[in-house]
Amino acid sequence: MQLPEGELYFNVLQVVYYGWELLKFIMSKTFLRPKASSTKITNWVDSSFDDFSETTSISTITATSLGVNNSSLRRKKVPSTVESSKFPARKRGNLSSSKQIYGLENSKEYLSENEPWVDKYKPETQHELAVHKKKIEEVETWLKAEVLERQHKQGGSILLITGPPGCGKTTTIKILSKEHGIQVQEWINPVLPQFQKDDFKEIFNPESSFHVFPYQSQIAVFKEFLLRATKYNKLQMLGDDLRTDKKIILVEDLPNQFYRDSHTLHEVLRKYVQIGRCPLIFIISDSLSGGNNQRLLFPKEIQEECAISNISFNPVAPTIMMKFLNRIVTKEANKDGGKIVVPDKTSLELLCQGCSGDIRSAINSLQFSSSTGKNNLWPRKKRMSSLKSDAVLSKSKGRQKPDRIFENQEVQAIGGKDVSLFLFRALGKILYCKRASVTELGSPRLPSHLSEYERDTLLVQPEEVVEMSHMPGELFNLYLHQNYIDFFTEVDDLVRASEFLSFADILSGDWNTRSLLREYSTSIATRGVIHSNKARGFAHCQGGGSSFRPLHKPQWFLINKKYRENCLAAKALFSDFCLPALCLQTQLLPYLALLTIPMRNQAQISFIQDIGRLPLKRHFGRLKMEALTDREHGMTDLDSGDEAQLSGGQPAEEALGERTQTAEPETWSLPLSQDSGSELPASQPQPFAAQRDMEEEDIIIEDYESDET
Ligand SMILES: Nc1ncnc2c1ncn2[C@@H]1O[C@H](COP(=O)(O)OP(=O)(O)OP(=O)(O)O)[C@@H](O)[C@H]1O
Repeated sequence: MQLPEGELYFNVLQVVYYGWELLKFIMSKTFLRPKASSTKITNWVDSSFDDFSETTSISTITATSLGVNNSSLRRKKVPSTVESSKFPARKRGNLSSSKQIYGLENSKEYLSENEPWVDKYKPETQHELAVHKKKIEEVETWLKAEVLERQHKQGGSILLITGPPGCGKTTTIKILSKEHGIQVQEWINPVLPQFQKDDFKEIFNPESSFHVFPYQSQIAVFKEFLLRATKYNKLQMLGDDLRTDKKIILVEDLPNQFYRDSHTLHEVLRKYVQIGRCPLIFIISDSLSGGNNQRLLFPKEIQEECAISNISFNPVAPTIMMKFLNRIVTKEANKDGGKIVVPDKTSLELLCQGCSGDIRSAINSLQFSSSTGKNNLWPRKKRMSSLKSDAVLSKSKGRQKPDRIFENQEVQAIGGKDVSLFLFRALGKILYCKRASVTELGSPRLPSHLSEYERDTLLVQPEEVVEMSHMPGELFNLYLHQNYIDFFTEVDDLVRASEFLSFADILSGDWNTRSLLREYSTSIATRGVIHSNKARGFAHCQGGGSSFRPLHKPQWFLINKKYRENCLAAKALFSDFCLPALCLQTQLLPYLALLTIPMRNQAQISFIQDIGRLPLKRHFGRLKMEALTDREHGMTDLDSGDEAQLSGGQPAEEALGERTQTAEPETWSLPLSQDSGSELPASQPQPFAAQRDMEEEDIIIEDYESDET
């Protein structure tokens, strides 16, 4: 059916008119009402969501009682409001006004009962911090030097605080700032900065014909924040003491874009160092997987260039954690009613171990597992009605039950984090390989003809250790290979260990089977090294010789880099022979070095002297070794492409083949070992030394004046 044109036009007008009326109505309901009383922000929600009346009052209390004057609470208090929304359904419903008041009081009680313990027992002074005293002192000294005693000079100092999550980095900064009367201006990534509530008005404004969504990139907003924060004082909020003009800028949440393009951050840092007027503190948490944000965002060069100080926090030590958890449990148990199920010492110890030094996670797990009723998740046998006294606990300390003797055997009931080990500790576990006596554990013994292989029972599972180090097995093997020698006393044991390592290397050497055999390769390397070391084979002989030995990073990366450079140089210099690089270096060049064949140019002569000869007379020193520190993650040399090799990429030879084809022979300089600034000072023949040896042996490699040159 077709409508006449006039009628259609009228209908359209009607729809537009009613639409506009409806819009005005909605806008009057939503935007105008809250203006009347800006303090009751929750009012407009109440009418629509009666069920949540109690919930909203709880959140209001949460906000006021905790003195929200800092945007960080937006993020960190989330659990309180989330928790409050779990209010039992039967307690909801339509309440009369008197009931609502009653509900409010109740909710206060409810809140105090259900307030997260991390907030309830949050430290107020530096003495209550579960952070090592020295670390607190370190931060305090920096604050004193850069904030309190700082003269008014142009240029902002920067501090980078790193450490695992939940170890108290932020809390330390905030408490110390409070104690020294320093204001903290904190950057929090804005939520939807491009679309504010008021923008609606503009969008629906009939007079404005052109609707533009205001947009600013997060980085632009961040830069603006830094500029303003460093220039102006912050607005006074309730409870803020603005008598002091000392302040710091705290950045914990970096805009995501910086992770994709760290150069932008570096530019910001460079500029801030010049124009900043107050110290800037970054807090970066280490990630479990070893993906190191610190290395990406604050590489060493930038730290040096911008004189960034770095303070690295450790995970909270289990003993300190235990002290705080005990304190919380005792307080809660002593409260009227004692509504919690008090865990025993073993469960607490397990919890301390399982939270990887994260006090926030430990306290949350403690609260969750100690709640009464169905939620209680302590292992049944471990529930106790009261805490053992310290005396009883310390008595039982000495005796270790056999079933607790294995590390990581028990699994925490809840809240257990993936345990991670820093490489330093992981290597230590393999190299020091703790054992318990077979008789103590009642383990079966080997028959007499195999007595040579008899060892006490290992207390570590090597495969688990490697897994917890969060690095590829081949890379772990490299670190093991670099460090195992110092832990051996018998040369025969050393030979056996090196055989195991070679075998492991073969297993992971073939790209075709590498992914399948990787785990076996790690197993063979770790267990091989452990088993070969007879001197550490028994529990009774471990104590004496286990003095500390420094660990080092593998030299393999550097040597492999040299090898590849030599391959490229060999191919470029001796391209006439049309031989692969390996063949050139292992067959042709040594052969040429023995002959007195005239060469075409000096580069060839030097290269042959350098690579083609391995005089036995010369004493080869060891490379300068780089120590492995206790907080480092295993790293591959990213520039050299070794990661590709380690993670199943092309074998070096093939990759090289491709690269040499595209490379311009003229552009290849001499291998690094022949440069004056050589990084391999003693491992390879030096030109001068080589020359001297040659003179001794009276071998002369002549310049060859060919017709072409
Ligand atoms: N004794 C204590 N020492 C430190 N923090 C404590 C203590 N007791 C409870 N807490 C709580 O533990 C939490 C520690 O978190 P904090 O934000 O300081 O850690 P963080 O190292 O900055 O980690 P992230 O980077 O993950 O935020 C805080 O909520 C704090 O209130």
